[in-house]
Amino acid sequence: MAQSLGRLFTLLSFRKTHLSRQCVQVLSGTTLKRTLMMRAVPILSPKPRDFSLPNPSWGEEMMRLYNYYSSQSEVETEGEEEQGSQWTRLPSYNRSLKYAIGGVYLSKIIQSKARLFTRNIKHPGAGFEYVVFFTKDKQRCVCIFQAGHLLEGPPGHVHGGAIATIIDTVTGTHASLLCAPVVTANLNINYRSPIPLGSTVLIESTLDEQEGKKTFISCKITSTDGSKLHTEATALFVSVSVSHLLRG
Ligand SMILES: CCCCCCCC/C=C\CCCCCCCC(=O)SCCNC(=O)CCNC(=O)[C@H](O)C(C)(C)COP(=O)(O)OP(=O)(O)OC[C@H]1O[C@@H](n2cnc3c(N)ncnc32)[C@H](O)[C@@H]1OP(=O)(O)O
Repeated sequence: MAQSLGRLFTLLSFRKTHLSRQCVQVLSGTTLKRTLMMRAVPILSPKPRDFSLPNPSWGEEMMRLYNYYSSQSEVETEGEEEQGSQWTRLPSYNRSLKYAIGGVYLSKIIQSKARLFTRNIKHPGAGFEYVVFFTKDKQRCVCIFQAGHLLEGPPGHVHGGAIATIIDTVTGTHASLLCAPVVTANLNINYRSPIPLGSTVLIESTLDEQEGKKTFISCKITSTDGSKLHTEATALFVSVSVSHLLRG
């Protein structure tokens, strides 16, 4: 666990430095300059809520899989041959910019009221409950997703737009791990069978190809035992500059 957090902090501090520099170049207003010059941007807020940790709304299957992948990420390999995939859990916050760049002051200016769409529903279990793990080589991600009652589309089943959202989130997170910042340029989805509301499903994301600014990722959603295919998707992410993101 400590190792995982260490890796994440390294990742986030790299992004913080990299993105902060770009953001400062983009937002060259005097107020911002003064704020940043007068006070160093803090590393990370002391205790932001990590939404990818278990909460009481997580059902038995969600917990079982969470424990399974967590145990895989705690395998001790020092001095040994690596055995199979090792997974690292990715923390998840409701203010992605704030925690990605560690910029409390910057994020206040840019997105004072903004919250990450999928982490926006306060009542635990009502919306998107999910946790993403990724492999060491970042070729694969797996997401355990439990769909809450506010995501209803067809009676008793998950809304297609909510499914698209979680696919965009998982593949987008995967692409961001490889080359942030990125935006979704294209998302193709085939809905093969409905996802029952309240159920837990597995979302597997695989890097297909990276070509210049383009990252191609494919993704499938299955039942947790893999016997039922719910959804298949392919996505294209394009690397952009921070100024592209901020200007819209
Ligand atoms: C501050 C960041 C911090 C990150 C921290 C991460 C931590 C994780 C935290 C939280 C995870 C949450 C994860 C959520 C993820 C959600 C992601 C979204 O939903 S993004 C919103 C929806 N997407 C848009 O709004 C895009 C809008 N579109 C655009 O901005 C442009 O169209 C863009 C950038 C996609 C392309 O712009 P152009 O066409 O000017 O760029 P050109 O450089 O010409 O294209 C590059 C290549 O891509 C191809 N391309 C572009 N669009 C394509 C398309 N639709 N289909 C196929 N190819 C396309 C082009 O043909 C070109 O290919 P050739 O290099 O010539 O081979």
